[in-house]
Amino acid sequence: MKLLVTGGAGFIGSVVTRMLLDAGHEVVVLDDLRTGHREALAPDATHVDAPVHDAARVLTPGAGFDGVLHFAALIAAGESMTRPELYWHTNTVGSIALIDAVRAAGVPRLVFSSTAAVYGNPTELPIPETAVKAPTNTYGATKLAVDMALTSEAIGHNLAAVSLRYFNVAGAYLDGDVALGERHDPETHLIPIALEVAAGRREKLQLFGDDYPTVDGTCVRDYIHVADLARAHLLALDAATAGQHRIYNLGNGNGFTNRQVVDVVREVTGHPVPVEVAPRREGDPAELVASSALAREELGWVPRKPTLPDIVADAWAFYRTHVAGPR
Ligand SMILES: NC(=O)c1ccc[n+]([C@@H]2O[C@H](COP(=O)([O-])OP(=O)(O)OC[C@H]3O[C@@H](n4cnc5c(N)ncnc54)[C@H](O)[C@@H]3O)[C@@H](O)[C@H]2O)c1
Ligand SMILES: O=c1ccn([C@@H]2O[C@H](COP(=O)(O)OP(=O)(O)O[C@H]3O[C@H](CO)[C@H](O)[C@H](O)[C@H]3O)[C@@H](O)[C@H]2O)c(=O)[nH]1
Repeated sequence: MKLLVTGGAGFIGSVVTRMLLDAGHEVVVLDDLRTGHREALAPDATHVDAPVHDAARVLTPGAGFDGVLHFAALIAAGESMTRPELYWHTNTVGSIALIDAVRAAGVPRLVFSSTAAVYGNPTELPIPETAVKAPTNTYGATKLAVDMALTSEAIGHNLAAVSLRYFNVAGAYLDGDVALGERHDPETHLIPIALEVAAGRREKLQLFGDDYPTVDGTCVRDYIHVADLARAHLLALDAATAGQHRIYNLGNGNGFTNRQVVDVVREVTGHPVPVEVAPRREGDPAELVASSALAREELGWVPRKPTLPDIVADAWAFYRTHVAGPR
């Protein structure tokens, strides 16, 4: 297939691009590098340096695209509470412009990076796709709006749409000379920050809140390896069906508190990770754990690295070789 990948210079989009190319697809990456990295661009993909709002420049009716995988977005849930307009414009307005371009060009399928953040504080655990959607942060709201637009687009214009609702993505893709991992700047995610502390490059980890209604008072999240997540995209492309909007949660179904994650980082790295308790971060749901039964059943998705120590070990290997640099 000829595919457009938006956000292909980012953490997850770069891994999916690599797998699509290795599976024999032709890939064009649309990414303006606002948070991505030039080094993460696949040398055998074509890169267009433009914002997703300008997708129509690439998705012309004669260009012959078979599908779009849409990763480009701003992703920091905490920042989305203080700069909401940036998130609505980038994530929602940008996605609507992309969907307009997909329709105008007659592209048959679109796979979208949605998020566990659409659920807010869940009323059932593990969370199925049918659970109540009540985002507690603007980031989740901007993604839920796109999910709803995709449902309309599938019904109204026969698009084959798939939303993949990722839980917390971590780890790295390491295969021969290829190393693709997490390097957000500034980094906001728990595991890479804990690794920075373990490596002695940050003094301590701030734990945002220890008074949540969980076993040790810190938030619970469900971590998924980026390579397992990436494989689900290839399955989703095959499963996409005209006129349907399919939605799948992707996680391992195991919840870890933030303190438990830090313990795993200490074990895997063999280094101390000093922590200090800080105030809650605005918009954080207490507990997010996925039911991915539907993805397993309908997509045949089976994670290969479901355990947290394996996920952290790959993130650590990438951190040491590609992020830390000489001390
Ligand atoms: N990382 C997670 O744990 C997680 C969890 C759930 C959902 N997601 C979703 O997965 C997707 C990818 O996340 P990631 O962690 O790889 O993020 P990332 O920041 O590493 O990658 C995003 C990429 O999109 C590009 N980009 C952003 N806005 C753009 C725009 N308007 N036009 C063109 N390019 C743009 C950036 O330059 C970057 O290369 C996002 O949509 C995110 O919301 C991520
Ligand atoms: O320095 C830190 C960083 C994070 N946390 C805590 O660690 C947990 C996980 O936070 P992350 O920022 O790593 O991840 P989020 O759960 O906030 O969000 C991530 O997963 C979501 C889906 O669950 C979204 O899709 C989003 O893109 C992605 O950032 C939260 O309780 C957060 O408060 C800390 O205590 N200290």
